[in-house]
Amino acid sequence: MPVCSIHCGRNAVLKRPKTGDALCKECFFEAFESEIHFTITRAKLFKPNSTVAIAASGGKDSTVLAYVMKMLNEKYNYKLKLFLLSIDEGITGYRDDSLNTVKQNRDDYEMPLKILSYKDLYGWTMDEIVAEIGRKNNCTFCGVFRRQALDRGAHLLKVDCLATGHNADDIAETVLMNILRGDVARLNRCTSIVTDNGDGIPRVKPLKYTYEKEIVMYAYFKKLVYFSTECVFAPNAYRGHARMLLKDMEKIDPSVIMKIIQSGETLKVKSTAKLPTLMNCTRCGYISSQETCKACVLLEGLNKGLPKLGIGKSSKVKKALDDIQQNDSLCCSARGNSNVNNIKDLKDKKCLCLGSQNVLSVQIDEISLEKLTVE
Ligand SMILES: Nc1ncnc2c1ncn2[C@@H]1O[C@H](COP(=O)(O)OP(=O)(O)OP(=O)(O)O)[C@@H](O)[C@H]1O
Repeated sequence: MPVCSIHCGRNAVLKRPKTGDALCKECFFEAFESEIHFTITRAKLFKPNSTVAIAASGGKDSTVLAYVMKMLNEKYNYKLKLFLLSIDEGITGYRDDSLNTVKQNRDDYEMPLKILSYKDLYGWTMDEIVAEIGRKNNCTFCGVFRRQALDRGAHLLKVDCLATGHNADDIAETVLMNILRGDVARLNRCTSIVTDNGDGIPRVKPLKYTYEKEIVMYAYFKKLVYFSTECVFAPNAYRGHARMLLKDMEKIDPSVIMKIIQSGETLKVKSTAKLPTLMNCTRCGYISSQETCKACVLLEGLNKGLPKLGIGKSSKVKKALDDIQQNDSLCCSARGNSNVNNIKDLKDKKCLCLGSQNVLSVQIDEISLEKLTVE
């Protein structure tokens, strides 16, 4: 058994994936925690006496984040008030189980927990969305809705900032993905340790420089309770390719993760590159690069029985939304129109309300026009 390379006199029990050092458990904990403390203090992530919501999914990253944040808060007297914030996407056999883990974390770490659900926020669970759209593009819905749901939760809790468990591997993957896609706008900001959606509540990533393998080791040696099952719906395929590429490269040289992050941080986007202008969504007020934000477009598509609406090119979305609005007014005028006597007339007028699950849950062909009351 090799001795710990810190020369503490103990035997090493692991080889640090990030540095290759052979370390004992205690020296690994010390190195792991002080690197996160260093990341937090160097980037001035938290102000004393502020309130922080930890985005908690019950998975390894956010569980370790909650544990380490509590520990560092006490050890270094950050003076933070910590909350847990969870989003229930409504995925049976996945999120329901992982939320039980978060509840366990709430009790273990003595942090108040707020859970918001897609069903309450959007009227749809992910199970229902997948039933509608299939398994191909469901990650788009989930990702867009989650981002907004976390922001809404942070507002509800009135916190000063929101901390997520994104780790070094996640960020290196995102850099790779944005390069492969040629997404200059996202490449420009994906390595930022603090991001601001323009709503005044910044998001921070204290685990930005922490390797995923070390998070797993830390959770294992600390015997932390976390939920380790993959989402039951198809994982985001494109990210999966970037992940595999990164894992293959990491086998050759583990420092590749840090090098990709550093490259992303140092890259400077040409001033002539076209970057989106941020504005407020005309429907919900959320920050967006389009007149209507992605979440509103996706939701409109779901509610109007056009679930693919937000999946394609954004240039086509505006026209589709305008068409829907036009058809909606047709529909409303059709209801007050004496020439419309039956369902067929209404259908002929392309009333899109008829395609909407939420508006009409009854079989439209079986009911008379008088019963078509739409709130
Ligand atoms: N349902 C959720 N509720 C609250 N926060 C979430 C949720 N899903 C993801 N997050 C936050 O976003 C971060 C990155 O999410 P991602 O989907 O990449 O999960 P992950 O890498 O499996 O992380 P974790 O191990 O924490 O689940 C998580 O660490 C967590 O902070």
